[in-house]
Amino acid sequence: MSSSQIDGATVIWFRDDLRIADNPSVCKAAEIGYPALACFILEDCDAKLGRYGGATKWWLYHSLSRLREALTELGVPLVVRKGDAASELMQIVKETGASTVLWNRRYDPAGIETDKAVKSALKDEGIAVESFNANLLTEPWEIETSSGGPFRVYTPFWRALRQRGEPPAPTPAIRKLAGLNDPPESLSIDDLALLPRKPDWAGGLRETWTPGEAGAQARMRDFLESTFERYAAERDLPGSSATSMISPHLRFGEISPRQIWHAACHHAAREGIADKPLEKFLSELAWREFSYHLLFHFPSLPGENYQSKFDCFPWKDDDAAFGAWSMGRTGYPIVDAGMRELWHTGYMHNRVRMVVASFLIKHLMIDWRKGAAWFRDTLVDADIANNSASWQWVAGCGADAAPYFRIFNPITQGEKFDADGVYTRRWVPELSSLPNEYLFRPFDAPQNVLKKAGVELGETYPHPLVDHSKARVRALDAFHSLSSAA
Ligand SMILES: Cc1cc2nc3c(=O)[nH]c(=O)nc-3n(C[C@H](O)[C@H](O)[C@H](O)COP(=O)(O)OP(=O)(O)OC[C@H]3O[C@@H](n4cnc5c(N)ncnc54)[C@H](O)[C@@H]3O)c2cc1C
Repeated sequence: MSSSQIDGATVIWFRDDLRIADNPSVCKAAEIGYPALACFILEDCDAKLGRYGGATKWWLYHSLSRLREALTELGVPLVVRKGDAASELMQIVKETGASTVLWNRRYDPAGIETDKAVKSALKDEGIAVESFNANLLTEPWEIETSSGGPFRVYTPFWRALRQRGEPPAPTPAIRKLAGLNDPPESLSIDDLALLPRKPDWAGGLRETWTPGEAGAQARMRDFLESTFERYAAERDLPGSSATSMISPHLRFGEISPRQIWHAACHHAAREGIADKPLEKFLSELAWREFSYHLLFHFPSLPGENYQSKFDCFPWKDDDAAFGAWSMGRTGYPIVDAGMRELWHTGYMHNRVRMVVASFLIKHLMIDWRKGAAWFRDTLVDADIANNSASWQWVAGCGADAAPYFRIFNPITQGEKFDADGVYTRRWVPELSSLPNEYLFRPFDAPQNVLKKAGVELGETYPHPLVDHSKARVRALDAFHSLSSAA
């Protein structure tokens, strides 16, 4: 027992909840009143599970740095470790003589398994363990269908969630929390090797984001004050920047869905904003809840087709096509704009995510799991529940999925949702002088139009990777082959 041991110290294990306000573990530690210690463990299994990709590692570095600053202000040390969660926690507990460990729950299968094992190991040693809901409006087991099972369809799920009434009001950031003096050894955040070095590709991320709890609150305020009112009307238009862009902050728990829900409701009431944008926004937040509900009840969602008839889908192994897609060089401007936005900022507008995912799965017939893995590596909001459920939704193999035969046309999607071309011209600048008429199908433009716009297909911008109509027929044939095989 070291001299720093204090009988009854409390350990707060931070994971995807990197905030102080509305954090039940932090509140509980304050309520217990013993000296507290915060810890973060980069788990051995994180790499194997693909829990963090390149972009989320970048985010994690900055978010942890901001959390450490906030904890330091409170007087609470943050101990950073790397390794097996159970042994690292046990060691911290032994080194500090802690009697309680607190954490906020997670819902992915590997997280649940680890937490169960850690809990039972700690309890065997006589350590009290408490866990809380910090990151969902409704935990997956709290609502069920009238026949008693999990929801598989979004609309009745949302209705049931709505019927539960307002989520509990968020708790403000606590101001007093006694910290443990003389904490055990810690790695530095730099030791976790989270930042890209050679090359440092994170310039676009730095330009776009401010990770951390204060950044999340600022982003939310900015959204409510500037674009919330037009959310319902414009959320599908990538050029209008009408959505909140709160997703990476939510991913890391820098802000809670309860805080978001109440902030939106208060703002709408105070400013007399019509119901429509508020309802639409809350219903989108509920899609995230639905994804977690699905992931919890169907834990194979990240890796297996929810509808098993898709197991014999004739996916194509085409590295060249996958490479062109991922680099934004498919020859379809709206697809390329989305993939380049992703590469530069770690984010992509939801409408465009649907279009690029559909293109990969249906036009190129590449397995949705390859696309999901690319998103996991490049999105700053990469989230196991939302990413898996959304890819399965687009592929048509998920629960309540878009029917497979709904094949997004990358030309008309661009014309409809980016009619003035603002978004596409921003991300595909080599086409910026093309008139709107040909912006989404440069391959149809007459030679003189291309020349005037400075476009040379195959040189300054690629020829289309596939012909839309032929690709559509090929995808439908493959799909029908599934039905006849079933
Ligand atoms: C193929 C594909 C992959 C996706 N991968 C992810 C992912 O890894 N992480 C992620 O957070 N979202 C993912 N989404 C969902 C959605 O695109 C993003 O949540 C949204 O674009 C985030 O932008 P925003 O915060 O401005 O959203 P807003 O429109 O402002 O919505 C507010 C919040 O509601 C939730 N939300 C909104 N739309 C959806 C949706 N369709 N599904 C689930 N939740 C939603 C998000 O938490 C979002 O931050 C994916 C969608 C597709 C089609």
